[in-house]
Amino acid sequence: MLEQFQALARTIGILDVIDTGLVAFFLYRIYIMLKNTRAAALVKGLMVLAALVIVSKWLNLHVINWILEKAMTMMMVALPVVFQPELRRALEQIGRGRLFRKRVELDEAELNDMIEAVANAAVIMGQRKVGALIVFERAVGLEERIETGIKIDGLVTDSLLLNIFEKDTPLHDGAVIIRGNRIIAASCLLPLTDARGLSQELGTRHRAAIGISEQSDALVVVVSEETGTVSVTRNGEIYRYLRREDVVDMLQSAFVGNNHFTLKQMILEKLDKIRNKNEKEANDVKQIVKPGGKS
Ligand SMILES: Nc1ncnc2c1ncn2[C@@H]1O[C@H](COP(=O)(O)OP(=O)(O)OP(=O)(O)O)[C@@H](O)[C@H]1O
Repeated sequence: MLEQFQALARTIGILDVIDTGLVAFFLYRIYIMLKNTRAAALVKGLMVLAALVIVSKWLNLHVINWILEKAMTMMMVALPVVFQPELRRALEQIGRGRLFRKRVELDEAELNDMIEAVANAAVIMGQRKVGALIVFERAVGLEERIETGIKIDGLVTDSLLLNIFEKDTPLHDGAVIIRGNRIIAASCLLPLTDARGLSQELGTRHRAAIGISEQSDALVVVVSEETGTVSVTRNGEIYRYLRREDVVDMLQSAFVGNNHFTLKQMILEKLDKIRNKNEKEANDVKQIVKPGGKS
């Protein structure tokens, strides 16, 4: 047995190790990209179908095997059409993501200043009913979106954000894009989501926030001009009726790297705590509203 292992080990060259390592890395990246997306359910479905094909072949169930094989082929053809947004996002991540882009690293103080500034500005704009769309670029580069706006490159401060989104000023329409702790551009145009079943209250500003969070890993803070409510979108989901501390928590959990802890879990836990303390307060912060209108 040991000899067999030794013989096997002798046949493994450095190129085999690199080859296997690269495949493992790409499979891992694909897993990370698909996690928490609609495509994850489909991949599971495909795996079940593949298992059924193998079992039916093994049992010599020719008709069932023929039908399942045809179904697999059909699904393979339908995949790129149905999952165009996810595939686009995956390709963007590969092409413009971590692999090739130097990330802006902020120290803790810079990060906290930036988060505080955005949360302050969002709350003030909410109170004044000033609409705002603030996009945080993360691993996926948003160069294409930045090009649709006006370049700024200024340190993120609450006053600068308030100034940009002030009604009837030249830059207030569209989105601000933040990279690191700098506002890179304002007046940027974002893709609108085509998700159905969104609340009637959510117009194009909120659709744009959901859209960019579907097509990239960006996190977006939105302030409604109509109601003054502050929301955050991430991974195609919208979290509404947020208070200042919720925005701070969400941004910290996204940027400080508590990635094992999803936003949804964080909000649910927060809601539970509040509910235990004060039932009435919990009703005021019913925070999670998914695009399907489920809460
Ligand atoms: N594709 C887009 N990209 C960036 N900003 C957009 C986009 N579409 C709309 N907006 C912004 O949203 C504003 C219009 O918001 P609208 O009232 O339609 O949406 P809403 O979701 O109902 O927001 P609010 O609650 O603030 O009224 C535009 O003036 C513009 O600033």
